[in-house]
Amino acid sequence: MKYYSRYCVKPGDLNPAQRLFGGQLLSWIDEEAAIFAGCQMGTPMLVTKLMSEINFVSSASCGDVVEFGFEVVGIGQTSLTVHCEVRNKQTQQLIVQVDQIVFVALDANGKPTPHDKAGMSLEQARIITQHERELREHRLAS
Ligand SMILES: CCCCCCCCCCCCCCCC(=O)SCCNC(=O)CCNC(=O)[C@H](O)C(C)(C)COP(=O)(O)OP(=O)(O)OC[C@H]1O[C@@H](n2cnc3c(N)ncnc32)[C@H](O)[C@@H]1OP(=O)(O)O
Repeated sequence: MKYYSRYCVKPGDLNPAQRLFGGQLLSWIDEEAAIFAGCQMGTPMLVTKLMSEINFVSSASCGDVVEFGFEVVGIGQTSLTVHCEVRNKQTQQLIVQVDQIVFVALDANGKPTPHDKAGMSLEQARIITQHERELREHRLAS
């Protein structure tokens, strides 16, 4: 699992029990996971189709830094499935786990459409993503 963005929990993110509000965390997850999936699928035109079981394992408090881990666990023709874990950056303690988040790529008419990784195995997609990353880094460095 690779960890991407980080957020610092602030007073406005808390629930009445002074813990990170679950709805706020889910909103961050949806946006971060959509960006991750959009990069994999090669399009910003995507929607969240499904979020599977969400397990709030532990809580976060004001001042904690939380970080978001994502991994592609399923590739379809128009959909891509992502597993997500959010942990406390300082303690590495797991905060929430979302088993599967399914994103669907849409065409200009809002209909499901094949994405860049359609039909690939997880291993093929991993190799291509790594290659794309290296090309991008090479471009930025030159
Ligand atoms: C260039 C790079 C830049 C990247 C930079 C990215 C930036 C990106 C920033 C975005 C940041 C904000 C992102 C916010 C994301 C929202 O907030 S989205 C808003 C909430 N979601 C919605 O409004 C979606 C509403 N639902 C729908 O519109 C329709 O259900 C959908 C999604 C179009 C699907 O329609 P449908 O009739 O079910 O379509 P169907 O052809 O049957 O299925 C399509 C695919 O979904 C799968 N599917 C359908 N139902 C299910 C199910 N229950 N379970 C699992 N899979 C299912 C199917 O298997 C199929 O997959 P494939 O087999 O083709 O792979």
